Amino acid sequence: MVKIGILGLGTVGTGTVQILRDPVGRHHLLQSIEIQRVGVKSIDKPRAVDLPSELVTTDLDSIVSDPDIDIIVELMGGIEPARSLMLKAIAHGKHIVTANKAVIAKFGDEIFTAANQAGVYVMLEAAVGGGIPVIQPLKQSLGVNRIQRITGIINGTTNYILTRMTVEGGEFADILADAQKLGYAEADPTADVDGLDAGDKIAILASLAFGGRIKRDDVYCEGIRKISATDIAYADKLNFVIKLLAIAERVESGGVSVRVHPTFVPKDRPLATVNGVYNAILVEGEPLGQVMLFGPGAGAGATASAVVSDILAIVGVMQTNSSHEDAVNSPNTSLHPLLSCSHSHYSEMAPLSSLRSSFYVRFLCIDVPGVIGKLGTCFGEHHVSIESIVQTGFQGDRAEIVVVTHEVSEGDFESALAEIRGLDSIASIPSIVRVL
Ligand SMILES: NC(=O)C1=CN([C@@H]2O[C@H](COP(=O)(O)OP(=O)(O)OC[C@H]3O[C@@H](n4cnc5c(N)ncnc54)[C@H](OP(=O)(O)O)[C@@H]3O)[C@@H](O)[C@H]2O)C=CC1
Ligand SMILES: N[C@@H](CC=O)C(=O)O
Ligand code: NA
Repeated sequence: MVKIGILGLGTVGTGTVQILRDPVGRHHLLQSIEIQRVGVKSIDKPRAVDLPSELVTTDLDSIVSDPDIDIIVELMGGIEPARSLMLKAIAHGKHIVTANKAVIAKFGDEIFTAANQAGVYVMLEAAVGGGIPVIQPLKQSLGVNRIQRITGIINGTTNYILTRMTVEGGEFADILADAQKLGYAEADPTADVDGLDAGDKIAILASLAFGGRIKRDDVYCEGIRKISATDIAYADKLNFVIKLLAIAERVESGGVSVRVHPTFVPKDRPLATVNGVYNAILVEGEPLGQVMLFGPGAGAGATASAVVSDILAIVGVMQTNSSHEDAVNSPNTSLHPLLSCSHSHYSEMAPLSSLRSSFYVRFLCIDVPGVIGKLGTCFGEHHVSIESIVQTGFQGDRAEIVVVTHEVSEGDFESALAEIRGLDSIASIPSIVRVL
């Protein structure tokens, strides 16, 4: 039997235990896995799974150093103590399965370096796209393609919030509370709402796609806090929906760009139809063209499906290695190249100002003659070409003007806005959203 220690028995930990304890009709290797210990924070908390009390402990150090355990399944979240426990487990020669994108995006370098030295695997399918297979496909089935771009809806909580705001016009705070009840949100939901969770995930995908590590601080992250019912209504009128997109792409002028921001997505694009907690990842590469991976991006069962499939992959390799050892009477310590991570350098990052985008901008203006003309002049002087400019009505005593630009340089657009902000007739700029 392969013995596992699970750190965390919350949403994903519970889903994982449920699959492991109900193996019939699933892959036969599940029957070779035994839960040895489960670590939690509060021993007396009521649990949805009934585990023998001697299995559950608050002493997580004793789990990661338990000589009987082969695989540590880290489902507690957060940076510490998750990072230290993983490193300690690796030092004790244990493989790791984790759903923790935050710790991998920030400390992947340290964790993978330690794992490669120790000859153990760190598997993270659940960390991106929940139940959607995307990590292993990027390493294996898509691995021969030269990836140009990944565009994803990879945060279930914000997609759930934006979808419900679009469909039923509900209040942001109430819908977020529902996402928390459903187990989609992070322990601190600001990570979801401010685009940081999607930033962690796209950093991981970019490192797999482009073959170099990504410094998490270099990922531009903008969340959905400023998206209002007014913007959602304008998007609809203009034939768009608003999605929080995470984008990683090779830039013509050199380097890669990795970013997260709300985006107007034309309604006829497949990504526009991805609603609720569903995620989708569009991979564009040569020679394959486009592939879109779609499925549930968060939630107990979906995420646990990815966790347990990673456990299974390690069990499979362990069984192959042990039969190999029997055959040649020497241990096989080299890692399977399609399961391990061998990156060592960092990708060169392209600055945001070097990109080209279209923008939607909503201005609130003092209603005096000539405002539209002044806006047009400022944009024109900075080479920002306008696709449409309309005065749509009033918010109180402020005239509301909506501009959609053609594709322009981000740097030029920023310079134009800096000048526009200084105009007496501009009261505020409540929304600036990129357009796909
Ligand atoms: N929820 C989802 O849909 C998804 C989550 N993930 C990731 O999975 C991981 C787990 O998420 P989720 O299950 O939602 O989180 P929960 O908050 O539901 O569960 C966390 C678990 O970890 C335990 N824990 C937390 N801190 C400690 C600590 N210091 N010492 C001991 N135990 C601790 C908690 O113990 P106790 O129960 O006693 O409080 C709890 O059982 C995170 O990394 C998250 O980002 C990834 C994809 C989807
Ligand atoms: N909080 C995350 C959970 C899955 O990674 C999300 O909402 O997508
Ligand atoms: Na996944």
